[in-house]
Amino acid sequence: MKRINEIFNSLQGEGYNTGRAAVFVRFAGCNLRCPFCDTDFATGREMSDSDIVEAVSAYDARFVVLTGGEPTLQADAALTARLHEAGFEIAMESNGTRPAPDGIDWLTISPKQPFLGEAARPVVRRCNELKCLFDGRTPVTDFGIEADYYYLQPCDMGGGPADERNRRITEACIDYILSHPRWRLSLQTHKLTGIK
Ligand SMILES: C[S@@+](CC[C@H](N)C(=O)[O-])C[C@H]1O[C@@H](n2cnc3c(N)ncnc32)[C@H](O)[C@@H]1O
Ligand SMILES: Nc1nc2[nH]cc(C(=O)O)c2c(=O)[nH]1
Ligand code: SF4
Ligand SMILES: [Mg+2]
Repeated sequence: MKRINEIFNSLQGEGYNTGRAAVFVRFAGCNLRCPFCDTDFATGREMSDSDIVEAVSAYDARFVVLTGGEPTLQADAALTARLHEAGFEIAMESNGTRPAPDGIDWLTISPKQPFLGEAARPVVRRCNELKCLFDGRTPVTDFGIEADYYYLQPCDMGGGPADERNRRITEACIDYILSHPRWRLSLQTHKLTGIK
């Protein structure tokens, strides 16, 4: 059984797959406590792999995003096999502190070590996209992680995209990328459009 906070249908708001219809499976629980975390993942209900497959299959998209919380605490090869059998392409959003299970088709790693210290050091060495948060002052690093794409995402400090502090952080991301062109900008487009 897995503890699931929510399952919902939306567009992938961030990174390379931005704009793609996706079913999100948000696992309850996380091994980190980021002060800026924009997600409530505390509560959850017990679901079997069959329950999860049934719930995600109710939607039209055959692209599932395993997130949380920290999905690597619970997602396993048995679940990815069941999702593949049901015809899903599987993406995962992880903080990189634990290996991802077999069967992930698109792995996004968003390290938190710059903000939280040693306990959040990423162990994953390769992913599809590295999506680092930038608050305008904490140094940007790739931790030597190999990725197909390198994204910088403005750290949302609350108050919405028009909030003065958030606007300054987005401008700092743009300035950084102009002089470090390996990085690309990832905006949280679901917040801009007001979808989930
Ligand atoms: C809620 S996390 C869940 C997955 C995993 N625990 C992680 O941190 O990557 C999903 C994504 O949201 C990003 N995120 C969380 N809080 C954010 C914030 N305040 N501003 C921008 N991105 C944020 C994370 O970096 C991650 O890429
Ligand atoms: N639309 C939308 N896209 C997302 N991409 C990653 C998300 C996450 O919370 O992991 C997320 C989310 O919460 N909503
Ligand atoms: S690792 Fe991810 S889910 Fe956990 S507290 Fe940090 S941003 Fe939130
Ligand atoms: Mg989110």
